[in-house]
Amino acid sequence: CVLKASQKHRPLTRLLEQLLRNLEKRDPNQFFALPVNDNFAPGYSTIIKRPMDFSTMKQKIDDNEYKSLNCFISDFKLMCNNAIKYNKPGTVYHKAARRLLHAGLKQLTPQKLRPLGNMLT
Ligand SMILES: COc1ccc(C(=O)NC2CCC2)cc1-c1cc(C(C)=O)n2cccnc12
Repeated sequence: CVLKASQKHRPLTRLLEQLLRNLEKRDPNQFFALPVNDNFAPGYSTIIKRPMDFSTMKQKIDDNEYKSLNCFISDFKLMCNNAIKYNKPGTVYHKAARRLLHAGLKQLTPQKLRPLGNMLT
């Protein structure tokens, strides 16, 4: 079938979808899969001004909201830092966020990204 212009697989879209899948693998408990719910995290929406989660990032990819790789990486860092800020050190969420941030940024270094093609330049 003929792809409409809106469905054309843009290189950046393909790259971000691939990176997102790799980042999600680092969240086996799916603590970051969906928006944090105030019912499970008392006061969350008053403490965290800009919530972020993997499902929101996926939607932003599909809506072509990311104009660059750096915007995508900023949302990933925001998501992890929200959890580091809200959850006390020593909690399962604080530890999971530190681990995810560290592992995720290692996947997003130029050395790791260069093989994915010069679409980043
Ligand atoms: C989408 O968010 C979630 C989804 C599921 C779970 C979950 O399964 N928690 C079980 C582990 C002990 C209960 C936790 C969370 C969760 C993430 C977070 C984050 C990311 O801060 N959080 C903070 C306080 C309480 N719950 C959570």
